[in-house]
Amino acid sequence: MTAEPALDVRNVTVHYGDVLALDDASLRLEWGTVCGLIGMNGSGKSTLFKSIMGTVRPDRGTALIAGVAPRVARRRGIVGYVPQSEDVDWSFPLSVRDVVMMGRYGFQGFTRRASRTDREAVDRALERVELTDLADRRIGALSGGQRKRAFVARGLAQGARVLLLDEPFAGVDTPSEATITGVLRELADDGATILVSTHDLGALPRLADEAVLLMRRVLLHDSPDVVLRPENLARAFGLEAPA
Ligand SMILES: Nc1ncnc2c1ncn2[C@@H]1O[C@H](COP(=O)(O)OP(=O)(O)OP(=O)(O)O)[C@@H](O)[C@H]1O
Repeated sequence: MTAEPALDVRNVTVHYGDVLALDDASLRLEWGTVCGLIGMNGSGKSTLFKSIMGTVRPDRGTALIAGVAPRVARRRGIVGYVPQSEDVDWSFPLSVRDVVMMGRYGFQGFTRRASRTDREAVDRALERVELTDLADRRIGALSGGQRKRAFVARGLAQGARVLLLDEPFAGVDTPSEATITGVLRELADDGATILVSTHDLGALPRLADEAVLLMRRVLLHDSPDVVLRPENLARAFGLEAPA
């Protein structure tokens, strides 16, 4: 852990051609917190994640993870990312264990030979997300919730101190959601910082310590209770607040 904040996004603006996806978005997260990211479709949530990961380059602004640039944070394994399901090629012939082992690549040098420590870290991560029994199955042959858990396990095996999850609960059943929520809470209690986008507003108080309303920029960053007030949700979802 460093004295720097876990995440420091400053004035990030991103265009895709003519589309303004993020407009001067700023967000600072301290260590040891779960932050829920809320916003309507197209509000820029995935773009914010990609800017933090450095896979989308902002027109303006910067994102720092533990005080370092995204590329450096990725190389050092500080940051882990669970992408939206649509962004993953599920036909890729990898087992669940292979996917989780990818979290250890940064420890393996060029040979990619897994050490005993690597294998133990993978086993522990699989156990924590309750996928031990499915470890040798192809990733594409898992259910949506199991796939999400496999990607969470990859972040665990990596030992990422900042974890970004893009809609990990979409199409996920209640037991899988509870498993993922439990793991994220444990990680945060252990000092890691989690930014997680979700459309499941009802689950927010259980999941998150703080929440952010995004509409191309950060409209509000406060406790889940405050963010979930109807007048605040109305701003983020472009609706009139009930009288
Ligand atoms: N590769 C791209 N090329 C062009 N426009 C894009 C691209 N990716 C995203 N956009 C546009 O940028 C805006 C923000 O998209 P983004 O995917 O970040 O939103 P989101 O909040 O994650 O949405 P959702 O809740 O639907 O996943 C949208 O208007 C979207 O259509």
